[in-house]
Amino acid sequence: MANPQHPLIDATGVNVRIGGRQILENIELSLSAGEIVTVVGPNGSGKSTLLRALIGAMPVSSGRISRAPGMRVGYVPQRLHIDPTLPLSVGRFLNLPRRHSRRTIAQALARAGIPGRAGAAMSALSGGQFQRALMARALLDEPDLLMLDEASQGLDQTGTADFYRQLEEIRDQLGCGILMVSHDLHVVMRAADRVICLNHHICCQGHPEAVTAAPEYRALFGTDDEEALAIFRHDPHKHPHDHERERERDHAG
Ligand SMILES: Nc1ncnc2c1ncn2[C@@H]1O[C@H](COP(=O)(O)OP(=O)(O)OP(=O)(O)O)[C@@H](O)[C@H]1O
Repeated sequence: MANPQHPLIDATGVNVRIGGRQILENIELSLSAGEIVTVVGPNGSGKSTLLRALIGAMPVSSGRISRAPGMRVGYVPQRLHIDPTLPLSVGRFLNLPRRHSRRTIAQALARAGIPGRAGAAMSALSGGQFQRALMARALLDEPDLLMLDEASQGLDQTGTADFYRQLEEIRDQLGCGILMVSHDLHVVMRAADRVICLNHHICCQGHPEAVTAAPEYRALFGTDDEEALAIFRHDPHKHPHDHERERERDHAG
């Protein structure tokens, strides 16, 4: 069990290079128990790499990452493909690869907001319920740190808002730290204690209101949330810097 007095993760001067390309540059960040921290940034800006580096799943080229001794990490992926013809119940899914007691499974499902669904077929779950089953799996070992990589992708606005509310409840119940990558800027700005704006380096970080007002954030996401959301919703592969340049060109021409 991590000591609540000390940060769960503390990164200093972290650089990650992959195949000669600098993916993360001079990352300085720390995350404590009870905090909800969200990483936002354009596609390809290194968000997933950052999560992987922080938990030690990606080697760093230089810098230092310290992790609380004995820290338990729960990870909720973006999505998981399960063959729909596979007769797999939620309970059996949660027992892979390791068996858990019925009580532990029931508790994880309740915490994830789908109480009593152990007997349901995975293929019969709605998108929102499926993501909650993934969340329940990450909660089985009562993690000190819960990491989510765009775990609410594909959910509608209400589903997304519900998903984030559930996260706040989990944080309150378990006292865990939560670190997530998200493109749901509207909701993130309401739900996170701290936002980290990443574009290979940390452009800015702080309280959501301070970050949305920062020129570095506005350069990446536009001057208002609607514009920022439009970038992601309409053309997720377009780099916002290019979007900026296009707008300047349009105005010039
Ligand atoms: N294992 C790897 N091998 C080679 N390149 C990698 C590897 N992991 C990440 N990259 C590269 O690093 C860059 C950042 O990728 P990453 O997935 O961290 O970005 P991201 O911000 O999470 O992107 P997205 O929003 O599209 O999910 C990309 O150019 C990617 O191709």
